[in-house]
Amino acid sequence: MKVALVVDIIRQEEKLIVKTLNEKQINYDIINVAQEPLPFNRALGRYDVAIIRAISMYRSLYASAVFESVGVHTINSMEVISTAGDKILTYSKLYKAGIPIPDSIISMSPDATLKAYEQIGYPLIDKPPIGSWGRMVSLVRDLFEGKTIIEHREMLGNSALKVHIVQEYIKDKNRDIRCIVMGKELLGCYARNIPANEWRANVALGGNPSSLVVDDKLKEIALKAASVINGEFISIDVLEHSSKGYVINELNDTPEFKGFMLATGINVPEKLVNYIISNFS
Ligand SMILES: Nc1ncnc2c1ncn2[C@@H]1O[C@H](COP(=O)(O)OP(=O)(O)OP(=O)(O)O)[C@@H](O)[C@H]1O
Ligand SMILES: [Mg+2]
Ligand SMILES: [Mg+2]
Repeated sequence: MKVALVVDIIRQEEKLIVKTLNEKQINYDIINVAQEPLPFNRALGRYDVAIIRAISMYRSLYASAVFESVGVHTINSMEVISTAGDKILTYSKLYKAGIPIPDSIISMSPDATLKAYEQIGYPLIDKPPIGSWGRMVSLVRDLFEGKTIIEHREMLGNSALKVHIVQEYIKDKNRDIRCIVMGKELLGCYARNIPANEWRANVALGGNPSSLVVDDKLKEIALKAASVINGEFISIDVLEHSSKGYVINELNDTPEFKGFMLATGINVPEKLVNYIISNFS
């Protein structure tokens, strides 16, 4: 079996995957798409599996497209990356499947966004459909703040960033929940506690990981959300709503798992490599 590890920037996660591939004596190449071009060429089909780990969503998406064209199994697939990489496309599939999401309105102009703010009511969350690490996820407390967000977004070059997901602010617990699914298995979940001077729980913003008892409802909603988008190795952000219970905030196709490993003690790269060995060798 031969594995391609597709990266752009090597984080601690990718270092751990490499370490595990070495320990398990798997034949692999690291392909840095920030440096190497990817040809549509049958020779690329020498790999059985490509683990797609680029930080940039478009690099991941296009790399999986090229690998899939020559029959390589990609984790995740281009279908999964294109859905999970865009929060509106994700919500579309979740909502259709009856999975609870935050009450959300999509608006595609400044005027439509002002109407969406009025309909949701303040305080509210406004975030673009693409992005990670909490960037541009905004807490809008009143009309003046909203107008500022709208103006700033209009100045950005990328059309997707001018689209707004306006949603209810779910703040009943001072935390959110992050779960990881691999194949059909829920690896686990942990809580990310919101640090002082923040309202977001991302580990990248100082969110503090702690362990969590996973009840049946959480397990069910996480597995269902992953399966609705056919996710093979994905992370799931869950918010706790006072009346609706668990609500899916988003899915991520290139899970970061430093915080998860710290809180759960579960060795994610080992699970990943074992999963690949048992399914693809
Ligand atoms: N509707 C909401 N209500 C309350 N908090 C929210 C809401 N949406 C986002 N947040 C907070 O902001 C954080 C970042 O938002 P979100 O997960 O949507 O963005 P992201 O940039 O894709 O994050 P990630 O780094 O997990 O990919 C969430 O983890 C949560 O703490
Ligand atoms: Mg995300
Ligand atoms: Mg998130």
